[in-house]
Amino acid sequence: MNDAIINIRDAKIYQGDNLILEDVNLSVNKGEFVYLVGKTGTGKSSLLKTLYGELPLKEGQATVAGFDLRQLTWKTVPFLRRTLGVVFQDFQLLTDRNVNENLKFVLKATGWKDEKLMNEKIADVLDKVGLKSKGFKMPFELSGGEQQRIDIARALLNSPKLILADEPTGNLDPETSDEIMQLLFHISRDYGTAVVMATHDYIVIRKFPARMVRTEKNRVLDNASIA
Ligand SMILES: Nc1ncnc2c1ncn2[C@@H]1O[C@H](COP(=O)(O)OP(=O)(O)OP(=O)(O)O)[C@@H](O)[C@H]1O
Repeated sequence: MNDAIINIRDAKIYQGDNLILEDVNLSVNKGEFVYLVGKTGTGKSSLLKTLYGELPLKEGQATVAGFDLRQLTWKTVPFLRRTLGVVFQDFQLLTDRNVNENLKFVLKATGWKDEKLMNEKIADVLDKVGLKSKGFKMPFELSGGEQQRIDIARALLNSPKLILADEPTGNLDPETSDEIMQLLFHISRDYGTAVVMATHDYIVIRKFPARMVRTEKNRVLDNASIA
């Protein structure tokens, strides 16, 4: 399984003592785009949280970007997070500083020190999300779609091999959703970044078809179709 960026075998996922998912077997290849669908409360976010080390994996085996989730400690979780990009529906920029400063804040928090390299990286990710000219804008000067692009730019800062996105189009109008989806597909296709995206939005899935994984009745069903 050399091409797998995620490999989960016989895992059980809990929230506290509550079993949320069992018999979880899932493999995602490098550069692959995968939708995670399923009714509300069936465990999509719990699965994503397990993948980025927020929920501990207590049973079964799983590797993410080469990290063994059973071996994670508070010391190694930050290293796992640095190899991932995480995108949320309701991500908030720091309101007291502009886009460049927001992105620099994240870089510094993840160990970057050289000003020139940081500025180059910020220009690079803003270019990738089509917002090259917006670095000096304050968050309140950005539309919802632009804020979501900045969130994707933030996720790209550490050149992730995998992006985990939890309903990234949830608050957006259809046209802006399409733009965000085009951007995520472009990142996946052109930079070889795998994307796992939880969504309820079947309109988006129909327009941008990809492999679908469904959470249902405490199980994860692979290659699901739109019911
Ligand atoms: N922090 C928590 N503590 C305890 N139980 C939780 C916690 N977060 C979620 N749960 C429970 O875990 C189950 C799965 O929730 P989860 O958020 O993973 O589902 P989801 O499929 O992502 O839902 P949605 O589509 O509404 O985001 C639910 O029964 C929920 O009540």
